[in-house]
Amino acid sequence: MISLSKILNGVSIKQVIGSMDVTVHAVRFDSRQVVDGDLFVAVRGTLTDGHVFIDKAVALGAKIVVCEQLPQDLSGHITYIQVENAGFALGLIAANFYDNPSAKLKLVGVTGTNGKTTVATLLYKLFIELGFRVGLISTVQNKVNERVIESTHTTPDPISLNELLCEMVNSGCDYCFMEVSSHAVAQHRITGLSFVGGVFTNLTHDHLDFHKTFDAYLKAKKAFFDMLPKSAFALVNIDDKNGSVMLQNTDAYKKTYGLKNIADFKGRIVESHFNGMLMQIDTREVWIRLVGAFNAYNLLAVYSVAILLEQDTTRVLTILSRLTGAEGRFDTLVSGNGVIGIVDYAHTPDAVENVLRTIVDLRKNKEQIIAVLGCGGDRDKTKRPEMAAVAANLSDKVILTSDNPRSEDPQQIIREMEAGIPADKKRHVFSITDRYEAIKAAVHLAQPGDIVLIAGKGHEKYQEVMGEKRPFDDKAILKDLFKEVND
Ligand SMILES: CC(=O)N[C@H]1[C@@H](OP(=O)(O)OP(=O)(O)OC[C@H]2O[C@@H](n3ccc(=O)[nH]c3=O)[C@H](O)[C@@H]2O)O[C@H](CO)[C@@H](O)[C@@H]1O[C@H](C)C(=O)N[C@@H](C)C(=O)N[C@H](CCC(=O)O)C(=O)O
Ligand SMILES: Nc1ncnc2c1ncn2[C@@H]1O[C@H](COP(=O)(O)OP(=O)(O)OP(=O)(O)O)[C@@H](O)[C@H]1O
Ligand SMILES: N[C@H](CCC[C@H](N)C(=O)O)C(=O)O
Ligand SMILES: [Mg+2]
Repeated sequence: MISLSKILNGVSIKQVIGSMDVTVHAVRFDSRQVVDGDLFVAVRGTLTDGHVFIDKAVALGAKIVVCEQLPQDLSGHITYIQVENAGFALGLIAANFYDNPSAKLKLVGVTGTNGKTTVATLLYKLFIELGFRVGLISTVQNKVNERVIESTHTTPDPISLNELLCEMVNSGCDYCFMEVSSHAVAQHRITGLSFVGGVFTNLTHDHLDFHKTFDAYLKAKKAFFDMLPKSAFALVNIDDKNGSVMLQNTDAYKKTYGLKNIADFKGRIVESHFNGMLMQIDTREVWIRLVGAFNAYNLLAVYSVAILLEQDTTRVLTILSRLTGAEGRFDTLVSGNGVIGIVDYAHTPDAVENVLRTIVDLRKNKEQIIAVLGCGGDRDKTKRPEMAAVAANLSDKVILTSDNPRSEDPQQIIREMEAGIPADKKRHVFSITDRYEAIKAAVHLAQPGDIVLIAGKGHEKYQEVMGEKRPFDDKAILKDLFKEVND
């Protein structure tokens, strides 16, 4: 239990109606979870407006209501706090409720269209190996040191987020590495957190269903750097054309990394192979177990953060050379007859292009590249034709299929992908709605030495159809099909 005045610390209040002399049992932003004695924050969302549920929250026992607009009928025994922006207030309230856990460890946030999970996960693994107790908040999983906590979002809502950080503090974590999605910045999920550093990986096409324009998407990412304090570092990929934009208005101290441009942390790929690459980082050479130029960027970002957090260069490089990436990212499997299967989470045009270019560059002769991919339902529709076009241009055969159709008609999603296929590539592109059948067809089409890329779902263990998550695991399916083909 915590006093109302303590929980409102930092919140800009327009008006208070009722007593301030009350204590708070729990903070809720979903009326369905309210129980007696709770504080309910009414947030305007994308589907509905929390203000509609104020009466319901009060009926369920909420004693304090934080809102932007006061309800017409006020209950005498309730305290109403009117604020300018309830989402913003919720961020601060959640942090205060858990006694600002982010300030009690070193929190580093990673943002960008692609590479967040990879960078945050590698940082987590590196700092564990360096001997620290570490937390991780990511798309694949959250971790409180060794304990795994299931992840539902890339960046959780402010209450779950501060609760997680609080658990990390209680279990003695020194560091936490977290992904900061653009949704999280725009919806104030990270408001009220104290970061010691922020990392920007890159910015390409994604999430326009939510942000509407690329400029709004860029501004959401930039707002993360704008909130960093002077004591934090702002580390950006300077080879990305928006890297320097992220630094324009930040108070944090500015650091850059890159493979092409002059940077504070400079890397170079010396050799590339299917099982790893030799990189030069600053003046040192290091073999790493990740594949592809995009992963050279990720690794350089990880190295740079470690040095900015004052870790020893030699120890960092020694550990980095042993680390493997995040689950379902360029995950390679070879069949008994020599077909190379790659499961990857590429779900943007840029990611599909990066992964396929890596494969094109690494194949020895003219082995076929067969790509299987779909696009998520109820998400950015404009990336559908682009992803299909990139896949058709860089693969020998493409099988378009389903990837979490959610509430949409899977065949309609595939039709929207088909619209992006250039006329001269159409005869190499097939559409098979059932993802299992699509993967099976790719495996049957492949000859020894060929490469089958299964993109878009990576670590996901489900296919989401009409609100139902049905078990589905690309890697397990590929493994079984590889066995079948060889038997
Ligand atoms: C589009 C989006 O980001 N939605 C998130 C948002 O919900 P919302 O704005 O749609 O909320 P809403 O349904 O309109 O409701 C408005 C308010 O009314 C409340 N409410 C609603 C109904 C009711 O009966 N009572 C009630 O009080 C809701 O709790 C909410 O506070 O806020 C919720 C709480 O934080 C999130 O769970 C929810 O994530 C949805 C499920 C989602 O799918 N989000 C994805 C797109 C997402 O967040 N992705 C990013 C990036 C992914 C990546 O690139 O890696 C992520 O960080 O995961
Ligand atoms: N630095 C990078 N630049 C471009 N593409 C990348 C980069 N790193 C990874 N990718 C591609 O993007 C995919 C997703 O990578 P990762 O999960 O690390 O990104 P993310 O930013 O966490 O994605 P999400 O927004 O879905 O959480 C990978 O499977 C790979 O295809
Ligand atoms: N986390 C990302 C990627 C999901 C990838 C794909 N499997 C899909 O369901 O669209 C998102 O919410 O956009
Ligand atoms: Mg992620």
